[in-house]
Amino acid sequence: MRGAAKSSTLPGSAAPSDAELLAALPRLHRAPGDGPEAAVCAILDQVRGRGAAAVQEFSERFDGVRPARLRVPAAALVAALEELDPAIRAALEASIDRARAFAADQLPQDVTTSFGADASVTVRWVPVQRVGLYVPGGLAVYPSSVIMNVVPAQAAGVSSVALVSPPARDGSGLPHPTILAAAQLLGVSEVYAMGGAQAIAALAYGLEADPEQGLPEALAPVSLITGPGNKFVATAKGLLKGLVGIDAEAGPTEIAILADSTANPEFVAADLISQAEHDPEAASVLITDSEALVSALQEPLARQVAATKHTERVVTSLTGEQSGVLLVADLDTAVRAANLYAAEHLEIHTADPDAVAERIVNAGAVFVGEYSPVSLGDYSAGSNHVLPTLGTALHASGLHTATFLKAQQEIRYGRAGLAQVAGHVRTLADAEDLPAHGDAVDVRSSLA
Ligand SMILES: NC(=O)c1ccc[n+]([C@@H]2O[C@H](COP(=O)([O-])OP(=O)(O)OC[C@H]3O[C@@H](n4cnc5c(N)ncnc54)[C@H](O)[C@@H]3O)[C@@H](O)[C@H]2O)c1
Ligand SMILES: N[C@H](CO)Cc1c[nH]c[nH+]1
Ligand SMILES: [Zn+2]
Repeated sequence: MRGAAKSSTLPGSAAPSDAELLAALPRLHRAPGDGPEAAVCAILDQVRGRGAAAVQEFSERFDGVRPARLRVPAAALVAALEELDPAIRAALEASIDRARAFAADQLPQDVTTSFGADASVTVRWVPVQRVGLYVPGGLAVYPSSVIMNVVPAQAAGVSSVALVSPPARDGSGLPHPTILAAAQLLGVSEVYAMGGAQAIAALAYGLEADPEQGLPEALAPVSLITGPGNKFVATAKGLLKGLVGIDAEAGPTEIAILADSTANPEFVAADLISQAEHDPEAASVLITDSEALVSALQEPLARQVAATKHTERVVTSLTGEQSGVLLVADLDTAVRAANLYAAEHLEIHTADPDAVAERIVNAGAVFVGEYSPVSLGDYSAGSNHVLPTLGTALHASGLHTATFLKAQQEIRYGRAGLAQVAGHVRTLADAEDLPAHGDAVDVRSSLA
């Protein structure tokens, strides 16, 4: 990639080891303490101690706005939808329809396993009761993230939703009107004008009512926080994990493209740039076995970068240490590298993309074939765009309906069913030197 800080070549007949591939892949590696942890910890402490007043101070400092009302009034939500451009409304509704269909199809079924007439166990999927949804709003406006958060939560049956988004710099003290309109379209009425780590803290700790700070009613703490955001948001979620549940680390956007000599360089360039425009820390990575593609990419990439609106952000992202090209000897090595990188988004532009997709086991979402660009998934494919970043796709999933569900187990035994296993319980309880456990079963047979 022209100007990219890191362009690695690992051709040759000897297969590189996993460690060599990982070292050659571009990624922003921060040592503990190099990131924003200290700054974010201070924000979390202030919000826990001083509530809404601290939130307002951080909004003023980082967003340049001190909202008159932290809780967005119902009238502002109604007005935003009434004034929404009809074309944007139609596009949002089309995205909502597809996202709803996909989210509904994912609902897991309760399952009961019987061990005879008088003994069974059940897994019952129960929605988290109250969730906090983060919708970013710093460098860009993300009404699409309202849909991606709210739709699976509603499909799961979540009954209480608090949505937060930074106040826009338009003097209104409110999040961007398209975000408010999307919330109203989806029937979400509890919306707050706050962003960054301070908003994540407010959701996790809750806020006491403070009319002087524009909060006439308390914000009740949530049990789960989902949604994407920049490094401050992702770090706050990581630090509060445990006190609340979080979906995954959904930080600055990443795209990896796995391509061979059949790839169209114009498409590859456009897709790398599309995700680089999110954030100077966004990552765009090409993994290929084709030197010809790397050469052919240079001209369209330079041309498209020069022509795009957010050139400065895109150049910073493409030339950062998190972006670059990895040239390898063959497609097998490219697949191995993609699985080691575990991208948030992985596009496959090869002669047989389905065959390659079958071999991908680590990615937030896989975009199969050159007519499935990431920006389709960002808005209108039906899939979810809140996806794990920074290699967390090795173990984490993107937002989906089950993110908002708990697998609650039920144990239903009667006297006869218990009698069948009572001896085993006694034996195992004694083996663990926990005899009262065994006694709790024996008391039932002795009193029967
Ligand atoms: N992984 C995903 O699923 C996914 C999806 C969509 C967007 N994204 C990412 O979300 C991010 C959106 O970022 P954004 O900045 O536009 O919006 P954002 O809402 O995430 O961040 C804006 C907030 O950051 C805080 N902030 C800014 N500078 C700060 C500082 N110096 N110290 C402390 N806090 C500070 C402010 O409070 C501000 O409200 C991008 O990185 C984008 O790539 C990720
Ligand atoms: N690509 C982002 C996910 O990382 C999502 C998004 C929203 N709007 C545009 N793109
Ligand atoms: Zn995007």
